[in-house]
Amino acid sequence: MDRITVTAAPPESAEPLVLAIGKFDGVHIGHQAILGAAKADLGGARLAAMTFWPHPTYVLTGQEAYARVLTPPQERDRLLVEQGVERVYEIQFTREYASTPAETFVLEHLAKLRLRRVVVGEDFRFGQGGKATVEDLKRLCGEIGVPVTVVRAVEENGVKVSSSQIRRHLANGRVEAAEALLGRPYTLAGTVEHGDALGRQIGFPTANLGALEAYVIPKDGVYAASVATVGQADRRNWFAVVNVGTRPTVDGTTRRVEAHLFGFAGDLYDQVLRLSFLRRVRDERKFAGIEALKAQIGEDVRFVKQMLGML
Ligand SMILES: Cc1cc2nc3c(=O)[nH]c(=O)nc-3n(C[C@H](O)[C@H](O)[C@H](O)COP(=O)(O)O)c2cc1C
Ligand SMILES: Nc1ncnc2c1ncn2[C@@H]1O[C@H](COP(=O)(O)OP(=O)(O)O)[C@@H](O)[C@H]1O
Repeated sequence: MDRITVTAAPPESAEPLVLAIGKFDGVHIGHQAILGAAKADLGGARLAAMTFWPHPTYVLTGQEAYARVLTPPQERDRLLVEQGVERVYEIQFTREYASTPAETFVLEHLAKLRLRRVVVGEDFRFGQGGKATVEDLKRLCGEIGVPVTVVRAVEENGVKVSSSQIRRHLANGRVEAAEALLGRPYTLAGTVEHGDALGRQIGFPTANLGALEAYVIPKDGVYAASVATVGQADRRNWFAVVNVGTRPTVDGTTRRVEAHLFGFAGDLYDQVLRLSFLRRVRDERKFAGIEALKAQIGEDVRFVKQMLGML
């Protein structure tokens, strides 16, 4: 896959392209519908996606929640490739870029690409102040002879599938609902870090995932999950029970995502793991002491193993 970082106008492209444009955070079933429509109409052209980074809402509003995303660029690109994308234009989104007039975006930037077609979702907005709509896009693309396909929003139970809806589900611990909208379980990729080495003392060693700063983290609590190694020839995977939270029982202060892998013994430090949330089990609680916590974790393990057909 070609990855082209763009500050304003993209470099001229030699090959004909069908271009899907959007934020693609999550590469959810709505995004998949847009990419599917683009793929269905390639006519020999290559499928490209144009996207924006950092998240435009973060750049424009400074809302901390948007400093984190569902799919950081590397994960987003991996998923885009799975959808058949062969080239990604990643626009470095700044306040200055946000003031690009709609006319400049289409007549000067998009015009440099050999576009056979542009494909967007119906709520696509662009240009200065995000004021230009798909109607403006059609009109301006018409001037450079590029047809536009507008894909209707995918709905789930009458609600438009959106990254913000998935964020709300995760904030409330509804990982099953998030999965339905993503078309796959919500997944974090992180590197195993050292903790306080208390886990193995109580009989449940837990791999602590670090380097998660770019990710939206689901609500604190205990989850059933699957965990896989990344970047090794022999990919291994396990079911696991996961705790997300600040560990009030042991007076933890920082939030951690930690996984106890079923049927694993060994060293995972510094390995990259991919952790997929399957089901929420319970809230995180402050127990009277380590013994009570240990008994509850034993219960959690039994519950999750039973759920996954391991007992
Ligand atoms: C399945 C599971 C459930 C947990 N639930 C809680 C909880 O409800 N409250 C809590 O304070 N800590 C909970 N923990 C976190 C433990 O306190 C933590 O694993 C322990 O402190 C070990 O930390 P370490 O990785 O730093 O050694 C849970 C851990 C696991 C694996
Ligand atoms: N079944 C297992 N699940 C998770 N980690 C395990 C398991 N068996 C061994 N480990 C190793 O033990 C470490 C976790 O042990 P723990 O005592 O909780 O230490 P720490 O506090 O450093 O996380 C993991 O990072 C991993 O290297």
